[in-house]
Amino acid sequence: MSDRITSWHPNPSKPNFTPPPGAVDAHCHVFGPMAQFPFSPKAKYLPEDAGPDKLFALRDHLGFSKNVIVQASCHGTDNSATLDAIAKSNGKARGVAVVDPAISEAELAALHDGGIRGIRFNFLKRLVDNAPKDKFLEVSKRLPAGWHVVIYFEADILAELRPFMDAIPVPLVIDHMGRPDVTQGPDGPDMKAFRALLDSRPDIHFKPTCPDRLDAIKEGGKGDPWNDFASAVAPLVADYPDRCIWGTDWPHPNMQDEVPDDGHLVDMIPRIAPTEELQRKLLIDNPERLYWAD
Ligand SMILES: O=C(O)/C=C(\CC(=O)C(=O)O)C(=O)O
Repeated sequence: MSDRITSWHPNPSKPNFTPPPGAVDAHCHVFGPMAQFPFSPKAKYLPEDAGPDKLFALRDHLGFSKNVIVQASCHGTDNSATLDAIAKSNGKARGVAVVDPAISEAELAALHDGGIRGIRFNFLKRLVDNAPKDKFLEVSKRLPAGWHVVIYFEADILAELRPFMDAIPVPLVIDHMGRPDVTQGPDGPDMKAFRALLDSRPDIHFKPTCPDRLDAIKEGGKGDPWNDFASAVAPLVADYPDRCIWGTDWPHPNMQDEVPDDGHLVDMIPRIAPTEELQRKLLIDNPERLYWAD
């Protein structure tokens, strides 16, 4: 019996919503294949293989044109699997790496050549052992031109992280809005604190993503069709239309107990971005500006 987890739907439905031509799935991962790209010895989860062939087949099934592949914590700071998937995408993928803060200029340049356009700081204690803010800040000051920093944290440490985020000299992209409690609604304390962060700098972007995580039954939410998520998030997209990018989060790390249907995730898009203009900004303009500026 394999102790490796499968956290993605075997047969996702076809969404009712058709993404516009050029739409970007701007938050997804690849896992392995492990035989070629072993997982980190520090990995907090051991997934089954979910390689570029499956990712690109899902992209086509859902009607997207491009992917931004975000290094998953199970691969640590070895970005080989992410780089391999980008290389196999025929120019249809870019990426976000996780690096050792001591990384050299030459190694950063090589990542840029491999399609990387940002680095990720993960502050979830269930995913990483440590997150040295001082070392993260140092490397954020010497990134290749045009890069940004992706940050993943939970709402209860947003205030603590503010001075750190304020000091980062490049644009920020906040994964899953910093995981607000969507049952609080659009005007709850978590969303208010997140809006204050967005209002503090014009170069902070966010991903209105992961209803399956933020409105999960096991997290106290109501589950698919994630109505609390839609109610809490739509006003945020409406108020910050030039600052948001969207993603499936496939293969949905750690969601093996409540696996989302990717077709249903895509059908959340018109509920949080109800006009063609908002959908174009969310799915094309904003991710193109961050990941395909060159
Ligand atoms: O996939 C996500 O965005 C969320 C994750 C996994 C993750 O970030 C990682 O493994 O790097 C999570 O909450 O477990």
